[in-house]
Amino acid sequence: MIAFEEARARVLQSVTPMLQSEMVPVHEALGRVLGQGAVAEFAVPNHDNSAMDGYGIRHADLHPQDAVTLHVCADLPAGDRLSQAIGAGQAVRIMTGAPIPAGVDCVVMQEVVQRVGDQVTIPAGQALGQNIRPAGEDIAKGALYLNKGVRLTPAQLGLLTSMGQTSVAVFKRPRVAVLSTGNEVVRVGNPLRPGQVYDSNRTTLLTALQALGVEVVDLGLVRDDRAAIREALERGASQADAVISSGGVSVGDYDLVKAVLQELGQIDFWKVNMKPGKPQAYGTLGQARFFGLPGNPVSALAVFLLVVRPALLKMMGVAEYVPPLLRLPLLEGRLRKKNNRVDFQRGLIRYDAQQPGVVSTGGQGSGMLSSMAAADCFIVLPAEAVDYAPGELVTVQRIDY
Ligand SMILES: Nc1nc2c(c(=O)[nH]1)N[C@H]1C(S)=C(S)[C@@H](COP(=O)(O)OP(=O)(O)OC[C@H]3O[C@@H](n4cnc5c(N)ncnc54)[C@H](O)[C@@H]3O)O[C@H]1N2
Ligand code: MOO
Repeated sequence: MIAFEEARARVLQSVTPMLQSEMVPVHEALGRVLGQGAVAEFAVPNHDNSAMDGYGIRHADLHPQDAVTLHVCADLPAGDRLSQAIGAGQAVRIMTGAPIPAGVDCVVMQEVVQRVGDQVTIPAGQALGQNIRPAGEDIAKGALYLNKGVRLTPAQLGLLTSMGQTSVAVFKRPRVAVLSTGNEVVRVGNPLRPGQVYDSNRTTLLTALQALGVEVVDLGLVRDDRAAIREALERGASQADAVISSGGVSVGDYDLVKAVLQELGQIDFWKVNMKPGKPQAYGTLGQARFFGLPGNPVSALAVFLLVVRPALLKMMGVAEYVPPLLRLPLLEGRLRKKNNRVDFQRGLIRYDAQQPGVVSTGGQGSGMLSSMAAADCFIVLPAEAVDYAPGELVTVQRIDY
């Protein structure tokens, strides 16, 4: 049995990022991973421009104590530019976003001036440079504005568009194959006889992979039969970069996944000091990585989120693949455990209390998918014995699909 941290470190150490990139249209790149840093070909904004609707003036025309009246010599909507400089005693009507004409070094918002005909009266007390957004204040020409290895968000795709990009270099996506095992497991849509369960693991795993943005291969539901499991693992290994199974990794008479993996590939470890997820088989099947998740529905999804997902993120080329931890106060109930396994309890972050914090979602059995469905985080209880009372800080990892 190895510690959770060691298991995850061993898995992460053994996977390598995708090497090849491909160009895809920016509007199809949501969730894809940037294959090379994006460098600005021009500055943003590309001109000094007005931050307000108002009047562009020369600061030297102002009087220290008294208002001054200037002549409005031009009208400048956003998108237009003024070819000539403004001279002494002149002002220009200017809209938000319009380029600052030569000579203007101060913009006065229209609410504080008085306009009569082509005269505008400006009160004292305007600062040099006020309401002018300088060229390059957002992004300088030549700056690296997005780092390689980010998983592209709508804001980042908007940023690429604002920089004139129509397509973007992203890493190729790993292919990941999924199968469920178990004679008692039934494909949904069929009647359920006593002792049977519907195949929820394939749904959670396939959709979690879909949310991650990898290419998914569905190997279906396989009986607890050596030949059938062997055939499915071989099929997966020949098509995919990673193969994920659920069930059959414990010590029961029909737990055959480990045995088949041993025949076809190599087992690195199969017991981890964590709860849920003590039995889990990790290894290689030819070129593919193999993750044998436990059958219990909470255990399967928890191990996926805690161990497999960071590994797949690394394979996808994501730079920050280890999730951050938070410290939040426990808001209600006691959380206590003996000295045994690291316990990833299912919790909910609450923002509505006077102080933000975390609560347990209730029943913590490895078969209780409802408390996982209600959760948005894991409350991480360390391997040693703990007894947390309300108000104490606990370690939290947000569940991020
Ligand atoms: N003697 C021991 N027994 C068990 C141990 C142990 O250390 N010694 N560990 C327990 C723990 S912890 C877990 S977790 C499970 C893992 O067992 P398996 O991976 O072999 O899973 P199965 O036995 O096949 O199934 C467990 C449970 O999950 C249900 N299941 C399986 N597949 C699905 C699916 N696709 N969708 C929904 N539910 C599924 C299955 O019906 C069982 O109820 O072993 C413990 N036992
Ligand atoms: O380790 Mo098992 O995953 O608790 O139910």
